[in-house]
Amino acid sequence: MTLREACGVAGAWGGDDPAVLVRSMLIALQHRGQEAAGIAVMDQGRLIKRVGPGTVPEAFPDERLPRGAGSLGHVRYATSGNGREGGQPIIVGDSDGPGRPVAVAHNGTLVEPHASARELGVAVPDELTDTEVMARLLHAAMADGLRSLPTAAREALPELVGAYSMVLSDGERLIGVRDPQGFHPLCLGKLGETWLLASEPAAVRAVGGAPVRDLGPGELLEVSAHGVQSDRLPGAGTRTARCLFEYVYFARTDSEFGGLDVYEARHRAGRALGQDAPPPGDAVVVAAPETARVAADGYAFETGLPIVQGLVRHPGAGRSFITRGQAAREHAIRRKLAAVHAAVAGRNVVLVDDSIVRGTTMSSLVEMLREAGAREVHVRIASPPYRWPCFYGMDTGRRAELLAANVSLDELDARLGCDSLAFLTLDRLLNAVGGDPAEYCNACFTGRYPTDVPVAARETS
Ligand SMILES: O=P(O)(O)OC[C@H]1O[C@H](OP(=O)(O)OP(=O)(O)O)[C@H](O)[C@@H]1O
Ligand SMILES: NC(=O)CC[C@H](N)C(=O)O
Ligand code: SF4
Ligand SMILES: [Mg+2]
Repeated sequence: MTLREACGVAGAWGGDDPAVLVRSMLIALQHRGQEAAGIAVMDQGRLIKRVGPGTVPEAFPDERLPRGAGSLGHVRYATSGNGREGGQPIIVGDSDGPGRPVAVAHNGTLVEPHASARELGVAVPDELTDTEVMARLLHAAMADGLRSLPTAAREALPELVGAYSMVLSDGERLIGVRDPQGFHPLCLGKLGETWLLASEPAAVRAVGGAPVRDLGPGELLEVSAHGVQSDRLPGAGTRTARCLFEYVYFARTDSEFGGLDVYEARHRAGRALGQDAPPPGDAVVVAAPETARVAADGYAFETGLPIVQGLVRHPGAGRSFITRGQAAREHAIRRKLAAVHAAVAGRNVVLVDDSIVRGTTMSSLVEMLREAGAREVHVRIASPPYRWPCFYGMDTGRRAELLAANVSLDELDARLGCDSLAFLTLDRLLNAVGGDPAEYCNACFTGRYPTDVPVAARETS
């Protein structure tokens, strides 16, 4: 299977050709969404948009993008509406009409945004996505140009519940903003005279820029011809809930958030797994490509076992979790991964993955390793069982889809067809990541949601 990730956003202001930098940063963020890609360019108060289905090269094959003072963009993994057709940025308002337009590129998911909008008296049809609702709210709060976009954002955003790391524009400025709980990351960077915003610092480095700092929870940062200005939304940081799953799966291994390296977190998690759940005898370690490679290295380091390339990944294949539809995810795994007979035949294998969500990946991999002649297959997972839907940016909205929510731990190994199975505990994972454990969202592992969530979340189907 493939998990759907959390979307990637990027923005650039200043310099020769900010849209080209945004395009390159989006390619560096492609692991966060593969369903659609889009860019908006700010040109003398106007917003010009290009959006298309698929990956960045599919959406912008010819690289010819309009020039302007600034640009923002998005790679989408939909948590709402239609993935390929609902590309962002979303633009509301007309560049040539009265007032100002607003462009929104959003990472995260809002919890019941239609209800919030209706309470504010803004009409929003049911079929709008969460991002479209937010764009309409922002546009309404700008009151036909009577209020600036930063003022409108300070007024409208605190009325919404959920996760948003976003880049916004009204054609004359670039804004980066994170929800007050700081679920998903957003980073500020600089390249010469150009200010950069990106979901991950690895994307800033990918264009030759230098990360400056993370935006804080609830920070609203404005970049314009008048320079850079930082402000805070009401309620900023009163209860921080950074997504723990960013460290497990979403983020690139070469990113860091809040000074904590994703690589170190994954390596430490693998080492802890090696201490808590060593193999039952002689074995070789095999990583489930791609994200689990570092955790598998940590496991092998701790146990002293050799790590072998027992599974290889087709170079062009993307992430399978973020593929839409169960049958498509299963095919994606068979197309993407293959077992290496020469590395595993006749051996006991410890197969390390970062997570089990729907269980699609693990069932296929155990089967492939057995087909390739592995004697025993012992599965080790570098995070706790994923049992609760995420309402903040991951497309796991129903408990019925989540393997560990529906099958007891005792039955799971039989279901996956492996000889033994062990997960990392939450305490060990938090310790591996570092920082204050109280400042993370861990709802998908514990069911303890940091916001109100729909009652259906508590149900098993
Ligand atoms: O239990 P599941 O529902 O299958 O989800 C978990 C799997 O999905 C992800 O891999 P993915 O193929 O998306 O990306 P990767 O290549 O970065 O590991 C994750 O790394 C796990 O391997
Ligand atoms: N994965 C995300 O961050 C999704 C953003 C937004 N909720 C959408 O559906 O497009
Ligand atoms: S529920 Fe899980 S995936 Fe969703 S924001 Fe919280 S930690 Fe991240
Ligand atoms: Mg994987």
